[in-house]
Amino acid sequence: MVDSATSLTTVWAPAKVNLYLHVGRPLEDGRHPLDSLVMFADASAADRVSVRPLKTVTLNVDGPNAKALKGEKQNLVLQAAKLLKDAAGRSDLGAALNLYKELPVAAGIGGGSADAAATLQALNRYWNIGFGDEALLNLGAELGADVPACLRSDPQIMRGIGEKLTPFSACGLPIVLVNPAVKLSTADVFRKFDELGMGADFKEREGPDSTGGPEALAKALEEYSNDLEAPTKLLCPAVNEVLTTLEKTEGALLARMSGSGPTCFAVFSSFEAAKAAAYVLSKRKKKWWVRATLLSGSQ
Ligand SMILES: C[C@](O)(CO)[C@H](O)COP(=O)(O)OP(=O)(O)OC[C@H]1O[C@@H](n2ccc(N)nc2=O)[C@H](O)[C@@H]1O
Ligand SMILES: Nc1ncnc2c1ncn2[C@@H]1O[C@H](COP(=O)(O)OP(=O)(O)OP(=O)(O)O)[C@@H](O)[C@H]1O
Repeated sequence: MVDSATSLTTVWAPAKVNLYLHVGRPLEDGRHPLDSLVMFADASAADRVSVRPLKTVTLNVDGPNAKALKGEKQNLVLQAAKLLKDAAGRSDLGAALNLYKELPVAAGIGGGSADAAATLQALNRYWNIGFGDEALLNLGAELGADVPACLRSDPQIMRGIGEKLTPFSACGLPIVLVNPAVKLSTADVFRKFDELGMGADFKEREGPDSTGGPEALAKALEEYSNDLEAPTKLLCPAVNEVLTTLEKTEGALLARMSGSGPTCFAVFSSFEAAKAAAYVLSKRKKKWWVRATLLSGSQ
């Protein structure tokens, strides 16, 4: 979106949610084959990247979770800006970037990847570089396994190490996201997964039947899992409490962890039901980050 009065370019960077996540044994480079259904939140669970004119590239971070990035030497927003400039061969370009950090950091909902994707899109437009979708997807893959999926931001089955994307037809899905205010490194979770010797029975599966509404999809998702839940629970026992609480929440159809955690989610039959549940949870658990959001369906 471009505000014509201030010429401010802003791009939303919504949370990524893994509805299921199957993981195989590590490949030679240490990364893991994945099979996952990912969907993206609406503006109620999203960061924002904004661009203003400036001669050099600078970054300011504000918003409720800005503190978690204090001292971060390699903010993915700046990494994305540099990669785009280099790829375009335009060392002369500048921009004052602002990241509004709403999403918890190191949380399993791809906040950094979403920010990188939003930066590539905002600056490609702002600097008139004119890279097409394919070029941006290739650049995104250099920044992180989740960045290509974030660039597309519609429901997708993610395979390979995260780069093989297939559009998935799904309805909008009302959920509540809960993070217990604990940071967890994705690399540590995969390391624990390997220590436990998991992943031997990995195989890519057909996606769930998604022809019905939220209730039917939640039911179909019961047959799928997040294979990282076991290693994450060992590293971050708070996930047990989050999942138990979500399972007991009125109206919750399914409770599960997203990505490498520790953020978990519950699916509801309507956005109103999700909002009511989020209200009750945020009153009871003041330290938790709780958001009701509607995962976007297919266009
Ligand atoms: C697990 C997921 O959350 C599922 O959506 C993501 O694929 C992780 O995506 P991401 O955070 O963008 O991942 P990266 O920043 O590329 O990698 C973080 C860490 O996870 C490991 N990693 C990542 C993806 C993958 N398929 N196998 C891995 O073992 C990487 O080796 C690295 O140690
Ligand atoms: N803009 C950013 N937002 C969040 N983290 C960032 C950012 N830039 C760099 N990072 C670094 O990336 C690490 C991973 O952050 P992120 O919030 O993307 O994790 P995540 O939610 O677990 O992602 P995923 O689900 O893709 O594994 C952080 O610990 C931080 O050091």
